[in-house]
Amino acid sequence: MAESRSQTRSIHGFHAIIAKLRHDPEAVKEIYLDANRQDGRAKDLLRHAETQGVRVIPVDGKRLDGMAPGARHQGVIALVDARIRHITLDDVLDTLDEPALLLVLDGITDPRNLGACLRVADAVGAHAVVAPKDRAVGLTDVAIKAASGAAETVPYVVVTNLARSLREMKERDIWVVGTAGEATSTLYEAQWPEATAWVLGAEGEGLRRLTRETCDALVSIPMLGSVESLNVSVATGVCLFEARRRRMAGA
Ligand SMILES: C[S@@+](CC[C@H](N)C(=O)[O-])C[C@H]1O[C@@H](n2cnc3c(N)ncnc32)[C@H](O)[C@@H]1O
Repeated sequence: MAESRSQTRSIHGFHAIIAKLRHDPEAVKEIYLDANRQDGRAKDLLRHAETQGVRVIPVDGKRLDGMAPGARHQGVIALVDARIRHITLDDVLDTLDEPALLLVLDGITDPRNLGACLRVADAVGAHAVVAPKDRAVGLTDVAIKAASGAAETVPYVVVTNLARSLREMKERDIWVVGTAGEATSTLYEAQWPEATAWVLGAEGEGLRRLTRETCDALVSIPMLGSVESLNVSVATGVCLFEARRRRMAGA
């Protein structure tokens, strides 16, 4: 028992837990739900849990406070397998119900940047974050914390060869857009089809040469001040929200 507990961690809130039940149900061990919650969100959660055969234990709200001190748990906490499930690009692409919107991170090394990028990806409804296995930070505790729940909701795909994965995306009619401050085409002028993968470079190095060469297009975010570049998570937000805005506007 002690051993299995040591391999679990808790996640909080309806959005994160329902997303986990949808994308990675086998990881969810059990769910503790405030017995007073009988609203639509609680019913939605119960429905997903029942479908996946996960036990939901009704508890007093104060017990939840004790289980996750300081966390905004909204009346629900799940114990999940602490090990990260390996999700493949095909797992993600085979289950899409709209044109792909992917974030590709080419060698981010700061876990807080990775967490912030995941947070943006969640907010914009991106389908996955794709990153190389080597020379990049993994989904560490710091990254998971900085993601503020998004590490549970956005599939994180680790690949061994990023350029090959970009080519696979292109074979599946996904337009691969690299981002670089020196690109002559700006984000606001460039055109792209609906299915896109946005490639952001590492903090110091930017996009690697092979990554850059594999992209269908390179775009820059116009910089009006004196600093040379944006933080990678900020650039992620600007690009992904522009992609989402165009899609919503049908542009
Ligand atoms: C901190 S920047 C890297 C700066 C690096 N010295 C370079 O030459 O690219 C991290 C990443 O954010 C993105 N980025 C930052 N500012 C950008 C801009 N103005 N236009 C497009 N992408 C930008 C790029 O993907 C870049 O690789």
